[in-house]
Amino acid sequence: MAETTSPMIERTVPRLLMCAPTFFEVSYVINPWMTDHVHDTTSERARRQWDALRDTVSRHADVALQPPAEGLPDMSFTANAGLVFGNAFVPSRFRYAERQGEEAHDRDWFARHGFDIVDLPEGMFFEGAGDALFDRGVARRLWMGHGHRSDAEAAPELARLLDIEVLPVKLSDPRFYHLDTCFCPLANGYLLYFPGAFDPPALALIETHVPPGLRIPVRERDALDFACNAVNLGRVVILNRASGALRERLEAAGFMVVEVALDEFIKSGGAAKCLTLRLDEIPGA
Ligand SMILES: NC(=O)NCCC[C@H](N)C(=O)O
Repeated sequence: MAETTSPMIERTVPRLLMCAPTFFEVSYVINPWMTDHVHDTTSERARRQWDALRDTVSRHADVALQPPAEGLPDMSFTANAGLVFGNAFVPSRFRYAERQGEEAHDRDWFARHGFDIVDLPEGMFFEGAGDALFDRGVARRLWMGHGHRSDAEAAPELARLLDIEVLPVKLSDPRFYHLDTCFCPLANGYLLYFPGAFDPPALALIETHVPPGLRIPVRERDALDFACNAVNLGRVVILNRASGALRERLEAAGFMVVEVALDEFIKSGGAAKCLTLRLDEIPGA
């Protein structure tokens, strides 16, 4: 993997964290996607799909790997470890006991890799980059989803801790329980999103802050295929599946769509974006 060694050369290759699905399975139900899939995943298929995602991401970014832990089947969804901003890492506080065991592993990985651990006050839930996404058009602007997993109270705390603007948006459809299942800021200020997942004030906030020409609303079929759960690296958009109409819309905006089938992970309620976490969120960029 190419590492920049000279301090004179600015690093431009994105860096993401992934965690192999060695212990991935659906063994409990904490979102509607999991309901019909308990013990219905195959580890070989999950591994093949995850490998394909890692290989695709690796063509456009450096991938760091977090060791998986037995008994924590959702740990592959690294987006939920916490929120990275510059050198700061705000660890998640998971709503459900089933995922709380991940917290110690995540703190440990980020501390060992030189991040400053910045804790939210106790007593509030927050599920990291699953519910907290930086705008790609306006610097230091974070969109934060709440209503299912993260508490709205985390928004002012993140603003204070990281000295950023935080725009809270309430999620209204339990199928889209994390912001990254229905909302994806893209390069140059574009926004891929499913309007049906938000309550009216949240939609109004989105429409006030993102000009119409930059909004790319998706239909329900694409949303259910996790098209908004996309990894955007430069002009490349990596996602599970996109309809012809969505592909055309993204291409017209200058993006190149790359599909990687991730249906084994959708049984657990996640796809491309949830399986990665950006480690290089640059303040001011
Ligand atoms: N949407 C995400 O950011 N992550 C997917 C998490 C899936 C996991 N089964 C969960 O319900 O927490």
